[in-house]
Amino acid sequence: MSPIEEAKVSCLSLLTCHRELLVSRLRSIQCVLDNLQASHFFCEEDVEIVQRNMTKADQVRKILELVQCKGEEACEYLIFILYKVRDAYVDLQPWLKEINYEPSEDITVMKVVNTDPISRYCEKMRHEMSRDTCFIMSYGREEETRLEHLYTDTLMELLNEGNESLGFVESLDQLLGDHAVFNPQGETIFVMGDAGVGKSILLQKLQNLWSKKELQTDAVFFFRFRCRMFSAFSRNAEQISLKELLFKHNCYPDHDPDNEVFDYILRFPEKVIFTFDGYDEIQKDLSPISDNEVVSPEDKAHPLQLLVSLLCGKLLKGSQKVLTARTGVELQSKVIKKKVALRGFSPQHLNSYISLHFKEQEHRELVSVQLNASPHLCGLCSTPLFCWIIFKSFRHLHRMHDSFHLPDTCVTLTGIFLLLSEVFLSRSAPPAPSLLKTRARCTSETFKGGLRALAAFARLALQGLERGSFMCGQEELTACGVAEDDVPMGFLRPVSEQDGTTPNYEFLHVTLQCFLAAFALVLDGQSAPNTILKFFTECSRKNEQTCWPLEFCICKSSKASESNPFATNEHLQFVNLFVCGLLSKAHSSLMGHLAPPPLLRNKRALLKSYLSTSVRCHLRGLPHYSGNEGKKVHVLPNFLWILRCVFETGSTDIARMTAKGITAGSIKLGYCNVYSGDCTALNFVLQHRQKLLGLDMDNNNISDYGVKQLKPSFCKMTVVRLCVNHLSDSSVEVLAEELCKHKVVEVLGLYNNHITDVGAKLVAQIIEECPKLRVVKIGKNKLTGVGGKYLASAIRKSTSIFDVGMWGNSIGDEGAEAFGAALRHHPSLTNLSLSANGITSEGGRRLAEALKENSVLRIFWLVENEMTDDAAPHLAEFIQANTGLTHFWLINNHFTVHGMKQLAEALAHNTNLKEICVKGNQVSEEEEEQFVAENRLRFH
Ligand SMILES: Nc1ncnc2c1ncn2[C@@H]1O[C@H](COP(=O)(O)OP(=O)(O)OP(=O)(O)O)[C@@H](O)[C@H]1O
Repeated sequence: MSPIEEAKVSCLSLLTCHRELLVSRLRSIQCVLDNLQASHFFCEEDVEIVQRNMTKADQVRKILELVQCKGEEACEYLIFILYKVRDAYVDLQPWLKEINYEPSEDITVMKVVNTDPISRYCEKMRHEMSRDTCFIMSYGREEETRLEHLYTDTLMELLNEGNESLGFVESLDQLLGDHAVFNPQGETIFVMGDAGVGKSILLQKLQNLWSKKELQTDAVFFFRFRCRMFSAFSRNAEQISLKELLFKHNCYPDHDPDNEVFDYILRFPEKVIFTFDGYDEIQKDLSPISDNEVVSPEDKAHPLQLLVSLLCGKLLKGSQKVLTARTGVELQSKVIKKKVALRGFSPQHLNSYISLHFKEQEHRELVSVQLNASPHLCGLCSTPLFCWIIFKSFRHLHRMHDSFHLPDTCVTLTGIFLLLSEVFLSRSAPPAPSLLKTRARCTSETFKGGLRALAAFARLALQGLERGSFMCGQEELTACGVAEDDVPMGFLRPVSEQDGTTPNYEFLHVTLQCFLAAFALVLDGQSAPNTILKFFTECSRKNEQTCWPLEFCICKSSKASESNPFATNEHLQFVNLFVCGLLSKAHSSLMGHLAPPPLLRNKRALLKSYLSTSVRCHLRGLPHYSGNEGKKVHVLPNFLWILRCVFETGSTDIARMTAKGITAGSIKLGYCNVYSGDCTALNFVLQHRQKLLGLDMDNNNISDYGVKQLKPSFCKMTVVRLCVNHLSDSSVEVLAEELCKHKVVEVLGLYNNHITDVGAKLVAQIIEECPKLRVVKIGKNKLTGVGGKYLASAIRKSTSIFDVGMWGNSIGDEGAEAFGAALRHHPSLTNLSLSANGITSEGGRRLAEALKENSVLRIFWLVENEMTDDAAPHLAEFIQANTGLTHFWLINNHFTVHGMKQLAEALAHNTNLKEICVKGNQVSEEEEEQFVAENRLRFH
């Protein structure tokens, strides 16, 4: 028999041999029947015969029987179908491998069409997702931009459980991967970020990539939900099943008589990705729900309960879930697998965005020049939403009026949203007289002309927020006076079908809704004037007992009370902020055209008096504590909202009062989510401060733009702590210029930024020129030996410095030697960390030899370097000679017992040095015990 004949025989016999396995594992009958029929192996009658069998197993048995009757070719073709349609026959793939199946040349020319319900459903999903995600929202449908033409990467920072940075996400594939997972038991990837920072767009991009098969994942299904939709559900309190949630409210499987798609999802949850956008928009207390989790996929439950069960992994455990929320909203740690904080555009991203946004070189240049002149504007533009509004308005107004400049350097958020409204309103304005190509820009005319529509949208926005809703139906539009013609202006956009059928519209962005709601409060001449304060009161109600009327509360989702419709009241904070802006002096002339001036004056006075009292109460109520850097007050994140409101009012009186109210010598704004745009507000207040002040802003997101904004305030800063803030050398340039000019700085914290040797040279200048500087923290930057030398040489000349932290740079032996030389006879430096700097035994030797002569150093860190026993004799000599030393850390180097012994011997001659910490070197447990018993070497 020829090998070909042998193969034919084996195909037929294979089906007989493995009949039992095939009957149990072949699930998708339809695809097999469709192909057998299309290839004329089966006729219609054969198909009917198969379908007459009631159970799936019997159907498979019949197929096998019939195929075997048809002969070898039919048998081979059947196996070929199983081989080609992998998705549908996942369970048979190991079998095909086991029998070493390779299709013959004859069979490969035959066509196999994938009609499997799972594959079809996947195709349908990809198709719908591609259609729904390929455009980025814009003013109106006709102006929509393709996602790939405008999407720009943003900074996506990976965080650990304690919100410390684990570096940045390099590609979207990495977002879903195992990189930086801190809790493998957790089920959800939690993406957080401020308003408009790009959370929804990030998900859109992820969905779009998946739809085009460009995302590195083997996920077969992708379900996307917006959390606001769950609130819409909650109004009619219907109970639904998981299947309904997925199929009715997302994507329906068209040809699936046997429920194969849902079965597949239940069997392979790891093949499913879910995205849930805007957890902050859930307007319900979730704690009772989370106590009552759904566990069976068959059970009907409230949709929110399904959501919680999915997030916790009680339903479809192992499926991949990405959840987004505004910063400040918290989720139970046990649910979170990894955390990502969106930080907006970096300067490089902003440049790319400019290039994508403006096709004309002339516009690009114009915008870049204007932006470069204003760090405040750059700071605002690091938030993609604000950047988009500014750029879009620029283009629109430039086109309409031939020339237009970016907003001036101190533009507020209110200014930005006024600009957007002007653009919307000008779209419905009558065209310019025919002889003129363009008409002169007259903002007040545009607003006056569009006042009716604006007021109607404003009413709609306010009513929505009062009702706790981000979506509205046609009846609501009509009731508020929004005419059909007003809708295309751009304030509203239709809600896509997948979000349910009842509500039809939502505001272009939720922050725009907040702005319009504020407009409604300011324009309202019917209600009592103090209605403008209603959301301030709403925000402070939770803290009534503390009597701080302006105690803005960030409610954690798990604690939100029924009375507050929102999981976080950040949306209401935005309304307050816009009320302040609309009633500010800067906009009084425009607003005077839209509402009676006496009414506005009255409201302005009320607001001012309210803010003044609140600021005073807030600042008085803050707890003070004493630390190394004097009397400090740790302000709460709410303080940031106060600053933002004060800046928005533009009132120097209130700013002065706020500055005066800070009675402590130092304020701590660490982990307060301060972004670069906020620095303008902070600077606005600090400008009015007379006394010196310490400012601790560690662990925020102020970036170089923020530092530039704070420039005028550095003259009075004694403590400048800007650790973990994404600063580069250009920030250090500003600091060097200001701090060296005023010479009052005592503490400079720059740990964990992106400073290179260029910046190190400037820090060295600060050390040399600021006679009060005691502490410098510049660890975890990008310094090499060159930077190390700059710093060492400056330290050598300073007589005030006593604490220097250099942990986690790469100064190596070159830097170590320079530090040795600088400290040989140093009069003041007592604490030094040169840990994790790639210092070898040679560097250790040079350091040790120089430091033998030093008598001031008390605490010395050389952790995580590359020193071996070769360094031990030199370190031993240093230990013996330097009797001032109290703590010496040599954790995670490469010393063995031999080196340890030398260190131990030296320690015996130095009674001041309590112990040397040598954990993580190359010593066995028994040897450790011996050392611990006899010496003061510490291993734990
Ligand atoms: N990566 C990006 N590239 C280009 N434009 C972006 C990007 N991210 C956001 N934008 C722009 O900013 C707008 C707002 O972004 P998005 O709606 O994603 O913000 P968000 O973080 O979800 O805000 P919120 O929390 O208020 O809902 C987008 O419509 C888009 O115009």
